[in-house]
Amino acid sequence: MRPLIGISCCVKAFGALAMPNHAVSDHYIRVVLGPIGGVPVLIPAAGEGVVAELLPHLDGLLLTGSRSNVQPALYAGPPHLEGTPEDAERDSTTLPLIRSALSAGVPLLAICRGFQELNVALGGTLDQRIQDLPNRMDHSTPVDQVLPKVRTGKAHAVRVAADGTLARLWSGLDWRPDAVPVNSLHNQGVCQPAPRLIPEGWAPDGTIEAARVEGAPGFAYGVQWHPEYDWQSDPLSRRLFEVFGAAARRRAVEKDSMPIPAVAAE
Ligand SMILES: N[C@@H](CCC(=O)NCCCC(=O)O)C(=O)O
Repeated sequence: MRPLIGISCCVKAFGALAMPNHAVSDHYIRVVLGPIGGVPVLIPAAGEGVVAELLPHLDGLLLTGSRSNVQPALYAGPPHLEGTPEDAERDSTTLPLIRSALSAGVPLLAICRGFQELNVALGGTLDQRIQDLPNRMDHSTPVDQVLPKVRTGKAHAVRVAADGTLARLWSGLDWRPDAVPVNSLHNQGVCQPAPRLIPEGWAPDGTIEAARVEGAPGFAYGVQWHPEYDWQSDPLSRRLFEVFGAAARRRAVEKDSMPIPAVAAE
């Protein structure tokens, strides 16, 4: 049996009537069915109320990227500039879901917005427009790149801790700890990392690009870039998903072998 992988939905308005829908990009469905080796389960942005009943059925949690941004009030940040997209329903679901998944040891992989949610869920803060900060790069979608290239093209290098999680899971692959090429499609980023969020990857301007969760009973990792866009051609992206998938499979086996508590005779 393949592990069930929860994928966080955004609320997006589609069609002429701009009807709200709970949606994920097909890239996340493909990566779950592909290198992760699981079965995708879409998690609607239905709020904290669904977390307790959903989580026990999940063997892994994939927190997706999105153009929307975590509400600043959730990390005591300044209000967003007018027109900055937000998704309160998603925030109200993913932040408690992240905290519960970490406590329960459900393997978790957070990507871009998901990485930012992970940091906020654990008590960290965000920068809202990195490109406006002194001595920082523009990490947003490069205007000079054709859209499809933006997702598979590489925008900058990331320096990776030589003794960190990525170094271990990329063992045997061809890579350089001082220059891991990644794509980049974000305006926001980790400002103050949460106490349990241990940075393990940095852009040339110091932007935190990868981190592990200290003390998590299961696999718990986040990246600011998008490995779901180039896993078919980038062995490092593929391996990250394969390791996450292996952790989810282990979770599924453990869950199936959990002792069933005896129930009192009627
Ligand atoms: N909105 C946040 C997070 C950015 C993010 O997840 N980008 C992916 C967008 C989807 C796509 O265009 O492929 C930020 O701006 O930092």
